[in-house]
Amino acid sequence: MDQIIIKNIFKIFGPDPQKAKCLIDQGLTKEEILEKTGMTVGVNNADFSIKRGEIFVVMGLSGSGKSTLVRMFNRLIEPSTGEIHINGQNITTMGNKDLVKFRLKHMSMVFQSFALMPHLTVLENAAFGLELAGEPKAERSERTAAALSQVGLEGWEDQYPKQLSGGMQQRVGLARALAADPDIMLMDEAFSALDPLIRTEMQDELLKLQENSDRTIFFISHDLDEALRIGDRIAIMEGGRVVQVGTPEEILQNPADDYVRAFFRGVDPTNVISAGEIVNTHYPTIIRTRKGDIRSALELLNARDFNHGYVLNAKHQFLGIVSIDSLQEAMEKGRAKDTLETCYLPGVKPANVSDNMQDILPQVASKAFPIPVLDNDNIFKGVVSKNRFLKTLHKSDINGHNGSGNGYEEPAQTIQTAL
Ligand SMILES: Nc1ncnc2c1ncn2[C@@H]1O[C@H](COP(=O)(O)OP(=O)(O)OP(=O)(O)O)[C@@H](O)[C@H]1O
Repeated sequence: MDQIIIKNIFKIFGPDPQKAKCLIDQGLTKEEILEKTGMTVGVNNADFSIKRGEIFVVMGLSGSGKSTLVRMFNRLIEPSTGEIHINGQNITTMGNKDLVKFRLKHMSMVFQSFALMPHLTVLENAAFGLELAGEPKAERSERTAAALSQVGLEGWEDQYPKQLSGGMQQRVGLARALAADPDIMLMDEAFSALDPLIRTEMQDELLKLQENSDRTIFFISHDLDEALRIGDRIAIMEGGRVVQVGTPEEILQNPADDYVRAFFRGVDPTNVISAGEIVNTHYPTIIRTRKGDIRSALELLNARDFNHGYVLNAKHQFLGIVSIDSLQEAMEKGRAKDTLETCYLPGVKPANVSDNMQDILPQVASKAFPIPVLDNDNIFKGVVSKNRFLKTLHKSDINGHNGSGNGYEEPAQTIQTAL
């Protein structure tokens, strides 16, 4: 469900936004408008939505409008025109009193600079937002202590900022935002000042916090690795415009223009494409175990002319892979009526839908059959093969876009046969 809806938002810095808007409509660039009028186009017609619970990353070169955009969400910067709806409320028309209340209840912001007060302890710094919100002392201490523990700072409550490393200070900033338990967190280059190792650690922390939460995070970053690592979706900004919004995979496989392409140049796609993204749901011979015996499985595979079958239980959970050879060997030993488990091929490690291809490629490349792909409940979602992966790299031809006659070497047919 969309939590933040941004409708035709413009921000022009200067005395006559309407005039600048007319020039935009006439096709003038940001630079031309600046030269002609002295006004700066901060954000140019941003129009997109953010779903509840997602980490939405905004990237773009310096000056492309990221900070201006995020500051319009809580109206630290007033939009020139357009609307922003958050939780179904139009915040662009909200009166000041309501806006302050809305911010305190729903939004927290984390900046690059830690903005900690040197004379306050870690606990007092982290509790600062709650104090502003007028929370009673006992409650704010409790909530702040819980937030500090969430970011790994338990035991540091009584220290002062100068006694903490940069990474720890940023954690205090994060705890301050978390303590307010906002449904939206706005993070402007929040990790940029941290050294690479700590930065990765903080990204992990954020992903972990997000696992059990439907908080929405709007995250501005300069760093592509960071965006790919944490972003459910990414928006790319250029000269005030949002030029593309999509999942990392979508953008990588189908960049909107050369600017976006240049951003992603040098990214290893195996790092970004997940097994779930390219899983082939149409290929495998699925063998149900309900009445499955070795003879009938062999007959099925022979009839379909497949060498391998994927054995599932009634809940569609994956149990093992059998091959014509493994079944035939069992038949020769006179076990035709036995159940299939003795025929499962050894050493098969199913992929999870979220595994990235880089990690599972060695296995995918080394097996004679496509690798099963499962969700977190072991439900069988389909298979990935090396061919499938290579085709995806060469052309954006993934599930949902493939249609029929897609040219996969694997036969595109579904056989769901209960034995
Ligand atoms: N208060 C202001 N007055 C005039 N122009 C401004 C103001 N704030 C921002 N701008 C201009 O708006 C444009 C967008 O700036 P913004 O800070 O949003 O970019 P950014 O993408 O966040 O950049 P960075 O990555 O360097 O923080 C820039 O051209 C900037 O010069």
